[in-house]
Amino acid sequence: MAVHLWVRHETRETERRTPLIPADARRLIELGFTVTIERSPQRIFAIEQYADAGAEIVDSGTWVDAPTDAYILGLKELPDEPAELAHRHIFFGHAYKGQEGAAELLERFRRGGGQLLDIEYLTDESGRRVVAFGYWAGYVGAALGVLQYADQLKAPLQPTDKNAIDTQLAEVATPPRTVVIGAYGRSGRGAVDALSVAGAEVTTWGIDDTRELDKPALLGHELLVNCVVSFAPQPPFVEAADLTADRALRVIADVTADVTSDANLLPINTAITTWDEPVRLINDTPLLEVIAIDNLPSLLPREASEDFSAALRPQLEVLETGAVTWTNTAESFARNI
Ligand SMILES: NC(=O)c1ccc[n+]([C@@H]2O[C@H](COP(=O)([O-])OP(=O)(O)OC[C@H]3O[C@@H](n4cnc5c(N)ncnc54)[C@H](O)[C@@H]3O)[C@@H](O)[C@H]2O)c1
Repeated sequence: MAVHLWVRHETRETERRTPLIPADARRLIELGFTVTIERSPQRIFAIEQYADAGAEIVDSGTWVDAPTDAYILGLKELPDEPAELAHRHIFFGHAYKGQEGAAELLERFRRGGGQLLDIEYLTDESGRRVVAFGYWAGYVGAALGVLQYADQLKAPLQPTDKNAIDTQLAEVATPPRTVVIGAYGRSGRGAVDALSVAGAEVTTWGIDDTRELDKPALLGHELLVNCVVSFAPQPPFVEAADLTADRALRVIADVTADVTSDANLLPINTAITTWDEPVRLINDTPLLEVIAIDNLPSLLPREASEDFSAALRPQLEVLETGAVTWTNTAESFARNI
């Protein structure tokens, strides 16, 4: 029987991204999938594009009555109702590390007999995540850092596109001397690309470059873009003693934004910043400001959706073939439920 994918409307009003773009919906339909798309007023792609691709179009939130064999596909949190989740859901559940609301979500799956196929746990044989939003997070995070350094960042932030960002970056007369830490990962590569559009001089540090941290070199840069994935506590990149030190560093763009974790490598900041107030003053003289927005890719909804869908679609093609990525995420659910 055809695999049935049901793409739900995202309940967060600021969430314009989608996990499946119309071109990838078309491709799956050509392969024999049944694709249902819920209407969603804020989604960056028009519903007509999905209809043209051959998808069935339904109203927002109707997934609750979808056939039980349908896979419900989304990005962010489910609405609070129904209390029992009977379907297989593919999305970011944030449910396995004791996060806020995690126990309640798992309980809903337990009661309904459904399954969470969490995209974060869709990993290959080596444990590496195969679908993530990193590149555009790094791109937009570094861009915000450059604009703040140049005193050209306007709040509140609004979803935009790459062309608009690139135009702003190209107008910065004196871009900051920048260090990108975690430069060879997904978000690090995005950051380096944005910085090259700005014409900034960039130092790229990977994991081998920070083992013995060269603090004077770090503080000699005007902008720091943090793109590392960190699981265990290690010596911080910037700490309290550095605030009053003689330094060039003025702006930190913390793409990692793991601000409440024990492994936060920027403990001078312990709270995220927002689209309304993207910048926090950490120290007055000498100046140090931080940007730590945790939903950066939502600021570039089209590019982020295209990139994400390009990585997810091949996985969806093997959804029912016993592929290791799906068995890995199913096992994560089984361990945590
Ligand atoms: N703010 C946001 O909106 C947003 C969006 C997406 C991802 N993220 C976060 O950004 C982080 C990076 O994500 P990614 O997809 O780029 O991950 P990734 O795994 O692709 O890259 C991380 C890189 O960091 C490097 N690294 C680890 N420890 C290091 C150290 N001590 N020094 C230097 N380099 C080190 C790794 O070698 C790797 O190359 C993650 O924590 C992720 O959750 C944030």
